[in-house]
Amino acid sequence: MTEDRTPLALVERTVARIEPFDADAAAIVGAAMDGKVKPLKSLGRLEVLAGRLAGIQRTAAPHVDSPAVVICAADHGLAAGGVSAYPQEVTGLMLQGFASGTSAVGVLARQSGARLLVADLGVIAPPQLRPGDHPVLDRRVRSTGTADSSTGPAMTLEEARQAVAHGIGLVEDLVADGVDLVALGEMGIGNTATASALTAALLGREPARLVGPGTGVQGEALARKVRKVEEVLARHADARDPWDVLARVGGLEIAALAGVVLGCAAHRVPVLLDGFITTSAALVAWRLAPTCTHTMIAGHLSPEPGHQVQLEALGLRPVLDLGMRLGEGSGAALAIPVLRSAVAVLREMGSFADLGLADEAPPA
Ligand SMILES: O=C(O)c1ccc[n+]([C@@H]2O[C@H](COP(=O)([O-])O)[C@@H](O)[C@H]2O)c1
Ligand SMILES: Cc1cc2nc[nH]c2cc1C
Repeated sequence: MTEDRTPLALVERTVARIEPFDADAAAIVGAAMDGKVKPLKSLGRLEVLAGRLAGIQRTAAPHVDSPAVVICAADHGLAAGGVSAYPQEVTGLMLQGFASGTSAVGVLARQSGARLLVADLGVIAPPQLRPGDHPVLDRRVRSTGTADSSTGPAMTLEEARQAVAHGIGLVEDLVADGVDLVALGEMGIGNTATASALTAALLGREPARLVGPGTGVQGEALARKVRKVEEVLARHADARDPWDVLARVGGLEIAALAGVVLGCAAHRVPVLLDGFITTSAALVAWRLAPTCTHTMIAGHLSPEPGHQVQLEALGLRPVLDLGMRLGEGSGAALAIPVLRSAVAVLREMGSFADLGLADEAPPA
């Protein structure tokens, strides 16, 4: 029988592949950490993270040998409503920065030994790449970007499914290439407004509690942004299910990132969330496939007020809290060395048993 190759069929096959967290592997790692030459639990959350990686990868020998930062980018019709401190053209300009290796996340990914994968889901003015530039993958679902969700649907259901399927496809290619950890990144002027509306719709929260400055809107502009998000919610208050919410509220890059999360969950690949926008994609993935949350690790805490709300809903505690609100995957990229260090401690550190002492023996 030939395989159904529609986007929805790919999503359904992917969700059906998700296995539970391997609590046995995590427990073996926990016991091994307890036996290391140190006061019990003295490496704190580093020990917990090693166990988390083991449970997600379903092995007592977790690894971070080939990490990748996956950036999905798209424009947002909501930007026309003055919800950002910067013009829409910046989305395309930043794609050029990702391609030339000069962006913040490019620097941080290099520091973390991670490869960078950039996908265009619907950037209105994508850059002309120059010789020597890194590729930007063409996964354009709508060349005009995410439509203005305050005046109509952000995309059709079919477009939403196509974008999610693209995210899954990105992970399948990375896994085939040996990638064993994915950090999420995004780019899209106006997407903190979209992420606020999506989060409010999925969690049933008030926009005023979630909307923040994004790139730096303040005062009356911030009040206007809250009103814009309220308009979006009012227009789509009758959305029926998570797919309907995603399609009507958007955005294209958030849908693709939800697909990346689902793909990672299906392939036992730990996925590091970045800030407010990537975590809104994680919320979508969670509502499409509730068990996928076990594959997520929160890379950092963004000061965007809704981020804490999202992480609490997902039951996640961020690895870092550095006041970073750039996006691009910068916070997630920076958390990679912490995870790699957790694995290195597990692999390389000596144990009390090596010294001929009983496990966990405190000095007399
Ligand atoms: O990750 C975050 O929490 C975050 C917070 C504020 C801004 N951003 C980035 O800034 C852009 C969205 O901001 P805005 O004001 O245009 O909605 C988008 O490109 C994100 O990568 C990201
Ligand atoms: C310059 C700039 C870089 C960004 N990177 C992610 N979001 C961004 C927004 C702006 C404005």
